[in-house]
Parts: sequence; structure tokens; C-alpha cells
Amino acid sequence: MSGVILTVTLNPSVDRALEVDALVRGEVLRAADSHIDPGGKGVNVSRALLANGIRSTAVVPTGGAEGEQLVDLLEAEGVDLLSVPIAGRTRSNITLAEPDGTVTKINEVGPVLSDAEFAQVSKAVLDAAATADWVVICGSLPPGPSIAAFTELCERLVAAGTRLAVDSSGPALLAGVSAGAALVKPNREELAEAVGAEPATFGDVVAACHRLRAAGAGTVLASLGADGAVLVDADGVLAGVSPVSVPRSTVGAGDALLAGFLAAGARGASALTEGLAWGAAAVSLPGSRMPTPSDLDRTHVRVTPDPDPSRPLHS
Ligand SMILES: Nc1ncnc2c1ncn2[C@@H]1O[C@H](COP(=O)(O)OP(=O)(O)O)[C@@H](O)[C@H]1O
Ligand SMILES: O=P(O)(O)OC[C@H]1O[C@](O)(COP(=O)(O)O)[C@@H](O)[C@@H]1O
Repeated sequence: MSGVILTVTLNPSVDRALEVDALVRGEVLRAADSHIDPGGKGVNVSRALLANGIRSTAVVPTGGAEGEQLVDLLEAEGVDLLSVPIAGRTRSNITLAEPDGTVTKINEVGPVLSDAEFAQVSKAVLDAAATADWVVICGSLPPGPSIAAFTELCERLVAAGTRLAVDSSGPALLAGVSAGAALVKPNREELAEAVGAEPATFGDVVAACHRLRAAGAGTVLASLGADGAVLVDADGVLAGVSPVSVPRSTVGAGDALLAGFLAAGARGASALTEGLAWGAAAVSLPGSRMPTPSDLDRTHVRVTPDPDPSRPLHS
């Protein structure tokens, strides 16, 4: 990886993960263990890159006590930050993790980003993008910015020649696609929402990825949970899987997949293999802990071209 990666998390969080024996509604649950991590999808991409010796800069709007905590947590990890102060309070997201790997997440909506604050964040991103190899915009949009304003940011980045990656959902994902993002990383639900149809087979996934490419995206990396991932780009179609024997927490797995894919050059079987190794390692770790080189095992990753279109999805 030659250039700098800029990650942008418009709605970051402080992630609190509580390990509980079993989730029972209406009961007092005692947590066996707990972790606090800096959170948000772009933040996690930066953390995963750093854990593997690759520096990036994370752009985050932050406010209130949780905003200060987020900055402290990220600085303690050594993540390079471009923090834009905002009036609202940074959100806290809760994960309840059960021993079988089931996670229940409660994500706050997040603080409103005013027009002036969004303009400040956009300026910081556009300025820093001039020297970036990739700009990676991830996660949900906070309340406030219109989809038109977000689309304009994506379009300006693409017009400036930036390689843009977007990992978001709903209209924000489609904004990245129509702006001509070089890469989008929908998960299964996001892909289904983007094309208006639930994929049941690998053929459905590949068809949906082709639709996003026809609508403007360069490369589509569709993550499919335990079914692995499908990569569709100008070179063709690849599918890969990396089985995990004991899943502990899937939180941040998609962010680790994306980070590994970018770290390995974002093209072809080698990048897909790397992404899958990072994703599988993240699933084996608690909370949203990001894998380090010693957590990675590429020997279990299987990547093949042109998956059988009739193969059903399981997860
Ligand atoms: N249960 C699982 N077993 C094995 N790998 C998994 C599992 N869940 C996720 N992964 C890995 O993590 C990647 C991202 O997970 P996914 O749930 O698709 O994304 P997101 O976290 O964005 O929703 C997958 O492509 C896969 O490589
Ligand atoms: O922006 P969103 O979609 O609310 O997601 C934010 C959450 O996603 C994470 O980045 C983890 O990603 P996943 O839950 O998709 O694996 C958390 O750190 C954070 O709490």
C-alpha cells in the first residue's frame, strides 16, 4: 500500500460490549465481562489497519463527554485522528454478546450534525483527500445532513480523482454508487435493500453486484457473514469463504474484511483472501477487537472464480 488511507466516520461511537450468559427479556442480566472500544465503521477500519502496521487518518466529528472518551480511546490506541468538534453528544452503542457468538446490538441514532458542522467535516475530508490513496466513508449517516449534501461530498471526491470506498446502507450506499465510488462493501442486508430483492443464492448476489456496478460502482465487495464474500469487478467474479470454528463476536467483522481488502491492494484473489482472513479473525475475537498479524490464518481461506449460481446462501 503506497499512499495514505483516510477513513471517514460521520457517526462514530463509543462501543460497550457486555458478555451475558443468555439474553432474557425483562430480566436483570449480570455481565460476565465487558469491553469498551472506540467504534464506528471507519474508526474500525483505521484500528484494523493500525493493528497490522498500516497508518491511516480517521476523520471523526466528536462532541460531549463520549466524544472526549472516543478521542482518548483512539489516541491510546495510536490512531491518527482528524477530530472535528460538534455541539451534539457522540453516541454510545451497546452490544450484548452470548457465548454461542450471538450478538444483539443497540445502536443510538447519534447526534445531529448541523449544516455548518457537515460543511466543516466535508472541508476537512476534501483537504486531506488531496494526498490520500483512498478515502473510505463508512457507517450510518447521522441525523442532519441531507442525502443531497452527502452525494455532493462523494461526487466532489470522485471529481477530484480520489479513490472512494463507501460502506454504508440505504440511500448513503446508493449515493456512493451513483457518485462512482471505486469500491462499495454492502453486507447481505444492505445489498438486498440496494436492489430491492432478498438474495437467496450466490447467483442472486452476483446479479445484485452487477446492478451496483452498472449504476456506477467500480468494484463491489459483498460480505455474506458465514457465507464469506463475493467480489465483482472489471476482472470478473470471485467468491471466498473462511470458516470460523468458534465465533465470539461478529461486531466489526465487515470493517476488518474491508481493511484487509484495502491493505492488500483492493484487487483480485489475493486482496479477497486477505480480507477474508481479517474478517474471520475479527469474528474469533471478543467485542470489536481488531486482529493483529498473529491472529491471521490465511490457510483456511478458499477463493474460487465464478461460484455456482444455484448455490444457496445459509447465513
Ligand atoms: N459467522 C461467521 N463465520 C465466519 N466468518 C464470518 C462470520 N460472520 C462474519 N464473517 C466474516 O466477516 C465478514 C463480514 O461479515 P458480515 O456480517 O458480512 O459484515 P458486516 O459486519 O458488515 O455486517 C464476512 O465476509 C466473513 O468473512
Ligand atoms: O453506523 P452504524 O451502522 O450504526 O454502525 C456502527 C456500529 O458498527 C460498528 O462499526 C461495527 O460494525 P458491524 O456491527 O457492522 O460489524 C460498531 O463499531 C458501531 O457501533
